[in-house]
Amino acid sequence: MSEAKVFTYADVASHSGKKDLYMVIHDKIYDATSFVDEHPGGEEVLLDVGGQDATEAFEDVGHSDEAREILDGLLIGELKRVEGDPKPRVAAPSSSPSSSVDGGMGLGLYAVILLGGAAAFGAYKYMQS
Ligand code: HEM
Repeated sequence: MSEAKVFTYADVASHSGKKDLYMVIHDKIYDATSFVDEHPGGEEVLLDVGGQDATEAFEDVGHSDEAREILDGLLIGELKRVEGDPKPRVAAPSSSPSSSVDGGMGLGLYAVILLGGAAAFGAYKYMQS
């Protein structure tokens, strides 16, 4: 495989059309252009997240291992976050089909995500000073 290329969020955001479709999943960049027409979940959902962080959308669906293998094949690089970038998308509670039994766990997860975000922000500020 060729060397992983590094993209900023802004680079990815400029590839959001059907004929030129990048997305971020778990801080890796995927070129979904060739896959749009083949996606079993339809092209619309992919176009929706084109040029954006699709981590949550992808994970919400509970994609199979096969889907993850396809994803591997679309990998073109890694995301380099710079200040001012949107944070990785965090659960806007969506109509997920599995009614989750949400005791404690959900809150803990939010706390971890929030703390992680705060730590990252702090690190940026620290590095700037
Ligand atoms: C490039 C990234 C993606 C790849 C490679 C991919 C691949 C696949 C594959 C192979 C399936 C068939 C079921 C399975 O194997 O799990 C599938 C189903 C599905 N995908 Fe994706 N997917 C991607 C991104 C997304 C995104 C961002 C969404 C946003 C919501 C999405 C929504 C769905 C839905 C709703 C289904 C279910 C379709 C059905 O069963 O009728 N996918 N995807």
